[in-house]
Amino acid sequence: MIFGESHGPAIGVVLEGVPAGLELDLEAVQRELDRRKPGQSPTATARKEDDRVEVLSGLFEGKTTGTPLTMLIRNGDQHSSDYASIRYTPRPSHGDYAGFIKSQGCQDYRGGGHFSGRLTAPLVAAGAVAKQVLERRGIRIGAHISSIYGICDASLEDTGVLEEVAQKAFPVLDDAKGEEMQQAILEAKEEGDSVGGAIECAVTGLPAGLGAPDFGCNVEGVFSQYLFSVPAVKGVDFGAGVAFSLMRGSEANDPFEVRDGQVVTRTNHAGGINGGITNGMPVTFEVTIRPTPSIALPQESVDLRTGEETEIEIHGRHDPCIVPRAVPVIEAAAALAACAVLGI
Ligand SMILES: Cc1cc2nc3c(=O)[nH]c(=O)nc-3n(C[C@H](O)[C@H](O)[C@H](O)COP(=O)(O)O)c2cc1C
Ligand SMILES: C=C(O[C@@H]1CC(C(=O)O)=C[C@@H](OP(=O)(O)O)[C@H]1O)C(=O)O
Repeated sequence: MIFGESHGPAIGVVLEGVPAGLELDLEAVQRELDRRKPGQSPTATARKEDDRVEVLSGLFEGKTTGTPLTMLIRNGDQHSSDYASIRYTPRPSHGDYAGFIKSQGCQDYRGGGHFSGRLTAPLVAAGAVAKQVLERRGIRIGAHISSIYGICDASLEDTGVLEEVAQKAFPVLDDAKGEEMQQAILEAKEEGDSVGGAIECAVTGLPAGLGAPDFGCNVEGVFSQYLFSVPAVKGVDFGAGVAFSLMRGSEANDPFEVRDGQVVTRTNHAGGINGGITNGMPVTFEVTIRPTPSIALPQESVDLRTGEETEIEIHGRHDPCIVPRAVPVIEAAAALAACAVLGI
């Protein structure tokens, strides 16, 4: 359960079901938060936050107790006056209007409130704990920016490189492509606009046989539920995903073979899932991330007090592209989904 608002005193998460006796590496949790934190690059929001994690419950003498683990992150750099002029004139495509209706006008509108991408900091903290649980079972998760505004990274041939990619300030496989992507972000920013893109992620080490074909246990369904909880994620596809529509069966099928005494598939177009059940190959998927809704260009809205159409100008310090900062967030959502699939 994630709590808090972008401009409130703090945000955080209460994580249930963490196994007792885990020697929690809080520095590793902090490293994950540092990968996501704002204010670190001209291609990101200028809001500066420390994003230091504080554990309030569920940890005793360095080990998890098995009771709810509460992690808190304080907010420190809110510019709430930036939002006063759009309190009743919702930003197109942010959560403002939907949140206004759901909360009957009582939502904290400052900085997007609970709908802000800032709430992905506690998600990353929770995912970092999940990653530690998974690592003990030999399960690893890595991701990279696969495209930004049509500029594509090299294709992922070997998931082993993703650990190294996680150390990069701009997490791509091909740094030259990364330069082009950053240029595209800065050009959009210069024009008061934003761009979107995609992130490819791989989960290795999940055993075959987890999940079920239907409803709540379908592995694609479980992963999707977590991934769509990340704001700005607008598409999730597994394995070859949308490219399946351009293939013949003979190209799309993954032939079986035996390697080191194990049944494996030569290709992994299915993304490690057949019939809603893991097949022992890496679970691979790509998420599509929309362009940031808050852009500096004037936009059309409606004054919810009068019902009149009006033009708005958005202030605030926004990410001109969400994709680079969302990479650790997608890994975190995948880690929580993997735990759910394993019944942890
Ligand atoms: C890491 C991260 C950072 C984000 N930064 C911004 C931002 O600076 N400005 C903005 O308008 N939206 C930003 N978003 C996206 C909005 O929070 C999101 O579009 C909004 O809540 C509506 O949700 P939806 O796009 O899923 O419909 C960010 C999302 C993430 C994951
Ligand atoms: C603070 C973060 O991102 C924020 C996400 C966000 C949004 O609308 O989603 C809007 C901006 O908020 P503000 O106008 O307060 O600067 C971003 O800075 C963060 O990711 O930690």
